[in-house]
Amino acid sequence: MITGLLLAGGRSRRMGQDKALLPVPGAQEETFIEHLLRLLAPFCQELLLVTRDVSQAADYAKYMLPSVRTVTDKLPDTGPLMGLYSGLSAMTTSHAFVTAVDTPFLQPELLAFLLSQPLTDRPVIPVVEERPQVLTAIYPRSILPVIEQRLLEGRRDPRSLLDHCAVQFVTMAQLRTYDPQLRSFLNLNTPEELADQQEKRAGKG
Ligand SMILES: Nc1nc2c(ncn2[C@@H]2O[C@H](COP(=O)(O)OP(=O)(O)OP(=O)(O)O)[C@@H](O)[C@H]2O)c(=O)[nH]1
Repeated sequence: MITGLLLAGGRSRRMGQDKALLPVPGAQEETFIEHLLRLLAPFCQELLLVTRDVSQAADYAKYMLPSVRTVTDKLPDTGPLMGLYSGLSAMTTSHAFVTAVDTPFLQPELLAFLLSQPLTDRPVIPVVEERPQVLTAIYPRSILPVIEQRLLEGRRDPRSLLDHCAVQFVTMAQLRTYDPQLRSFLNLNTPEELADQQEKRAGKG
């Protein structure tokens, strides 16, 4: 049993407009948030959207699927680590697949592969170019006390967990089998990155 956690509580400062509501390059009718929720739904027994506060949750209400529950951060504006904490605290399953609202190219084949890994007390973290992809990963609920400690230290990034728990890493070679271009890990933070992807998608007709 797995919960899908979609973290959407950021401020999109670099993008200059809400990343969740951008149209997916190559699928202009669908926003990032709609696309990711639709993609996650068949894989997850429970689906939670983690927003920073009730006002943001209300902004997203019309993009929700009936099966999605919206939760809010225990403390807003404290980063993705708080989003992870709030989502894991609210879910009813033992493990969650976590993804970010600014990674619209998550590939279902890669997601299925990650979800086929044994679920233990160790997070399952893909590694791309030696960088752990902590926002496209699986976390056990049992990691909550470790997160709590990091939050108390003022940490905001889930990477801060990695020195404090055993991890099951997934190698780039394994990932490439299911997503040859590793597009699942491409996050769009700036208007330039978005325009670049729009151009590439348009080029594909
Ligand atoms: N729930 C929750 N999610 C967050 C928070 N901060 C960032 N996120 C999400 O984490 C992912 C990565 O966020 P970032 O790109 O680091 O930050 P951002 O605030 O979205 O963008 P910038 O303002 O440009 O840094 C996105 O899906 C964000 O929506 C937070 O405080 N709470």
